[in-house]
Amino acid sequence: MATKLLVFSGKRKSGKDHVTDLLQARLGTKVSCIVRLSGPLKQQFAQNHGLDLNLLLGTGPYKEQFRSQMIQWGEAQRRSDPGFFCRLATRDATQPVWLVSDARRISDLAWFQTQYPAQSRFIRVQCSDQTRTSRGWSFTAGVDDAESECGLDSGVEWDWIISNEGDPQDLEDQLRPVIDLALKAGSEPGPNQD
Ligand SMILES: Nc1ncnc2c1ncn2[C@@H]1O[C@H](COP(=O)(O)OP(=O)(O)OP(=O)(O)O)[C@@H](O)[C@H]1O
Ligand SMILES: C[C@@](O)(CCOP(=O)(O)O)CC(=O)O
Repeated sequence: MATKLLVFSGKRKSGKDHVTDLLQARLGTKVSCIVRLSGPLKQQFAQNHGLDLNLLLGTGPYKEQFRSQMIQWGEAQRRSDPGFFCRLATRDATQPVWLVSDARRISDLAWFQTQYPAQSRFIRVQCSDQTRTSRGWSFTAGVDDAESECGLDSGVEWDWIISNEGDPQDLEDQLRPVIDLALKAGSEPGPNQD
């Protein structure tokens, strides 16, 4: 049972993986684990289509060829069960702090809010389109204007909004309160109601 859930969201190439990797490096793997909602989705999709799961999970261009198909397949699953991937992705998480790297939809946030109301905090990672472009992003119709990328653009009260333009010290400073909260949660004996 988690004592704290840090649920991250952000557009493609905003740096969600970078930020959650950095947090895990600070917190350590005993205290924290990274939960990717897209993990079980990619695993099943790779199996169904004979694809390279490691490349689908990585940060390179491979996964982009299949993104649109994966979105459609995932949305079909979510239509019959909105919590499907949240449940699967968190199934084996045993550390006290969960770093959920990729919430994309209101239904994702609602699931964590319902299951772990006291423990969940919601964090938006953002940067300019120019910075995203420098990291390999280019606009793709049907992806960048669809729910997968825009579902959390408005109507969410974020606990923190992190601006990730690439300055390491600036990022570190912004993450300080998040790290402090997670370290405090990680040193607590059990679930709390903070
Ligand atoms: N603050 C940063 N400093 C240096 N490199 C960064 C920073 N943030 C992100 N990057 C790099 O930019 C690229 C995209 O970042 P990342 O994979 O974390 O984004 P993402 O939001 O998870 O994207 P996607 O949704 O496409 O998986 C990666 O190569 C990552 O290492
Ligand atoms: C198919 C999908 O899970 C891909 C996510 O890939 P990534 O987090 O950008 O590496 C996006 C979605 O579920 O809408």
